[in-house]
Parts: sequence; C-alpha cells; structure tokens
Amino acid sequence: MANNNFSFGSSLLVPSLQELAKESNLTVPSRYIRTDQDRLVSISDDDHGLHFLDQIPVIDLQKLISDESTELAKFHSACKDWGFFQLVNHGVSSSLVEKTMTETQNILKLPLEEKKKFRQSAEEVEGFGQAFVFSEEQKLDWNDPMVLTTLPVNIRKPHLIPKFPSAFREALDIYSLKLKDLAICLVEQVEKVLKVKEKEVSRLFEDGLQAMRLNYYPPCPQPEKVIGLTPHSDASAITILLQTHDVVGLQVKKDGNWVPVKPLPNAFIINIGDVLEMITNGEYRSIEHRVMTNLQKERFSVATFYSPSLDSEIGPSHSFITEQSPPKYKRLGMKEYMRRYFQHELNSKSFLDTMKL
Ligand SMILES: O=C(O)CCC(=O)C(=O)O
Ligand SMILES: [Fe+2]
Repeated sequence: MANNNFSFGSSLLVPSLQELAKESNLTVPSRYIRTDQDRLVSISDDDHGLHFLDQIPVIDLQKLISDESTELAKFHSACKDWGFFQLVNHGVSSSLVEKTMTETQNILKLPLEEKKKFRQSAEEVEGFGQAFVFSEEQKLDWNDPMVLTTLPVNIRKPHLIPKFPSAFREALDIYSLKLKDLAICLVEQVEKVLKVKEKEVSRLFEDGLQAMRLNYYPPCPQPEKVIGLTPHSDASAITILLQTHDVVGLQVKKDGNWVPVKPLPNAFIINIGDVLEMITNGEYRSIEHRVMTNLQKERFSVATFYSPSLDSEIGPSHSFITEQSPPKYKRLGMKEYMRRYFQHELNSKSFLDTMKL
C-alpha cells in the first residue's frame, strides 16, 4: 500500500517569482528569457491579437452519461482529434468551484514568510517551487506554482495539506473527492466509447493517484519574452483544469498550430494525458499545451491530474492490442513511471517518447 514516504523526486530550488514580479521597473532576468519558443505573443488586457477562430470542442457531461449518440460521437472525436475539450454540465457545484479558486488564490498569494513553511525541499518536489529544474542554466517558467499529491489521503505529505489554512483545506478536501468522481466518470465514458472489455481500464483508477498543480502566473512586463508554462503533455491519464475564466493564457497544439483556449464560465477544461495514451495504445493521444503570460493581469489555475493507482502496472490494455496493432508502449509500475517523469525535463512530449517500444 502506498504511504507518505513515497517521493516523486526532486528539483533544484528556484527563487520566488512572486517577489521578483513585484519589483517596479523590472527587467526580466535572463533565466526567464526564452529564445527557444515559437510565436510567443503578448496578451493584453482585452485579448487583442488573439484570434479564436478554431476552438476546442465543448462536451456536455449529462448528455454523454445519457448516451446521446451525437454527444458520444463528439466526445470520441474530441478525445481523438483534439485531446482537449471544455466540459459543461459537469455536476460540480459552482459554489465549490468558486471557493476552491478563491482559496487557491489566497494560498498562492500568501506572504513569502508564510509560504516558506510550504516550500519544496532539496529532496522533495511537492510544495511551493518549480519542478523539473535540473541545472542552474535551465530556463525557468514565469510561474510560481505548488505541486501536491491529494489522493489517496495516506500519501499526502504531513507538512503540507494538514498544515494549510483551514479554509483552503476544507475546500480542497471536498474538491479533490468530487474531481476524483468526475475523473472516474470520464474514464468510464472513454471505456464505453472505445468498447473496452470487462472494465479493464476503469479498474486501474479506483484508488487512483490524484495530484494538483496550483499555478500562479504573475503579470510580466515583457510577456513576449517569457513563457508561463513550457510546452508539455501531462503525465496523468486525465487532467481537469480550473482557471480564472476571465484571463486567457492556455494554448493547445493542434495540427502544428497553437490554438488559444477561451474558457467558458462554469466549464472545466479536460485533457488526455500520457498514461491514457499508453493504456489505449495510442488510440487517444496526449496533447501538448503551454501557457502565455499577461502584461497586466495575474492568472491562476488548478490542474488536477488523475492517474491509475500507484500500485498498478500501466501499459497498453488488452482491448487495444491485436495482431494488426501490437503494443507501442512499455509496461511498467505507476511508481516507477512517476519517478521517471519527475527526473525528466519538461519538454513537449519527450518523456512519452521514452515510453515507446
Ligand atoms: O494554467 C493552465 O492553463 C495550464 C496548466 C497546466 O497545463 C498544468 O499545470 O499542467
Ligand atoms: Fe498541463
């Protein structure tokens, strides 16, 4: 059984961006300046310059659960062709969602002295700080995030969630359980649409691993020179993203182009992660995404990552393997998979490439 001795790994400690971003007449330090990224854009207050011509699909969960055939077809195409969609009618109350977002903002904006109690350590990637930093030369994101494991409860780090302000803890406790149910429900819809036999996929998720990244992107005086979050795909099976819906920033890679996401009020943004790509043997694929920074506005998001249980083994499921379609990905334990993920620099889908046969 997993316990709280489990560690994802470590990352070099980085300075607090929250403090840096407060400086007046700030010149962005070279460690944040990106010359390795294509088409960085400056997002201004009114979103000028962004063309929302192409948009990720919108899926209605209630219609999906009721087996409405057009919604099932839309869902399949959203997962297969986009790997990203907005989910409406998801059943999580707007009061809980609002409370979670308010408390997230409160905790991400705690004074530095308070935040220090919850900082990453040299051995542990959970807590305030950036993950995936392995050298002093490595470029940093314009983001002051915190990573936490949230479920199962017994792998929560004793010095983090249990010590958080009670308002945040209360919201998180309910939110994490609701999002677990929602993630399992989405996995079941995948299973239904792809005609998986004998709950072979959803079985892996009953006592699944849930982690969250709370992202805090302060405004940046030179947004076209930095990136809020490096292009990546998520290691999870399914990611459920909550964000301040009035500030755009997320972009999704579709057919080689970056498509900005314009979030709908009361919607979650869902994406397929690397584990689901492995389990479905590439039938559904994880999708690269990145975050742009805003000149005037700060932006917050809560990414909830849901994956199979730490005790499970992952790899292509039997339902997806035939003579014509042999396994394309390795099989390995979830613990080992997560450990390897956190030892690898975040860079497009390069980690998933190491999982290919
Ligand atoms: O902030 C966002 O919109 C995206 C966050 C994200 O992709 C992540 O935390 O993995
Ligand atoms: Fe992500």
